[in-house]
Amino acid sequence: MLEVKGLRKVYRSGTREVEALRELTFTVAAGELVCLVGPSGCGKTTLLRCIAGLLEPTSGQVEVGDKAGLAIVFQEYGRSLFPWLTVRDNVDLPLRQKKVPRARRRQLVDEALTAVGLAGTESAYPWQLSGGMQQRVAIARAVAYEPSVLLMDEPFAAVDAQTRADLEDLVRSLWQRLGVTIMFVTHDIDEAVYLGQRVLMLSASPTVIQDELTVDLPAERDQLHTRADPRFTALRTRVYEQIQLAKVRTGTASGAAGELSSADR
Ligand SMILES: Nc1ncnc2c1ncn2[C@@H]1O[C@H](COP(=O)(O)OP(=O)(O)OP(=O)(O)O)[C@@H](O)[C@H]1O
Repeated sequence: MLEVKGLRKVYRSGTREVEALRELTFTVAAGELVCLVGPSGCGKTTLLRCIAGLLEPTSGQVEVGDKAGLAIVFQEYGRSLFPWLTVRDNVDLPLRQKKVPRARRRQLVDEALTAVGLAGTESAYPWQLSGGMQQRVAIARAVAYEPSVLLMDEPFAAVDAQTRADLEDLVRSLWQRLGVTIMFVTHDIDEAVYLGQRVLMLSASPTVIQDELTVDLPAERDQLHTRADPRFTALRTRVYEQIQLAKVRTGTASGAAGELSSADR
């Protein structure tokens, strides 16, 4: 389970202050798959970094149970894999750091690579693989770690549409099989509705939760039928409208988004 309470983040550099997150409060239940969607620059990455403990919040709290049980898949697979390590060693590295015994490590790596459809590529180097395959390696690395919470930061933004659809289905099947809690951040409304059990919509920066939606689509989803379902269309329309509203609100506000005037401080 993941709990975020009153999270606020203000970036300070010199005399300039940017309030990226104003007040975020939400809970992701154990085993839930929640998508976060919001306009560009709304603070999605800031939020994930605060949750992962990579960034200190200005105020508020994040509770993830065991921080060691957290894994992240980033957007830029090219930068998250080590080019000088083979696929096996890339997936194995966090397990070594976690001091998992050798035989168990071997088993976890094999299982994870099989689960993402990459059995047989163990001795290849990341740069010998396509972008979609590299992102599968990054997912395998996260899965092999056996996290209780998996954070995914726009993980499919850099792959082509067909690969993206395959990877979305891969995430849903891994989630159903492993029972892991997933927080999936995306700017793609259709992706959020297709993947999530719930969608949290973020406002533009300074960010609050603008709206929340339960995705009451059947648990068994497939790219063809789910996306053609009238309910899917209704849900995506609702998310789209909220995101548009978020943009309009910012457009009418004075000053740049999130920029604090002295009166606000
Ligand atoms: N290190 C920093 N110093 C100052 N301001 C920052 C810093 N990092 C982010 N910001 C600002 O905080 C706000 C949120 O940025 P963030 O990268 O978290 O948004 P995002 O939703 O992930 O963006 P995108 O959708 O474009 O990837 C933006 O206004 C950004 O300019």
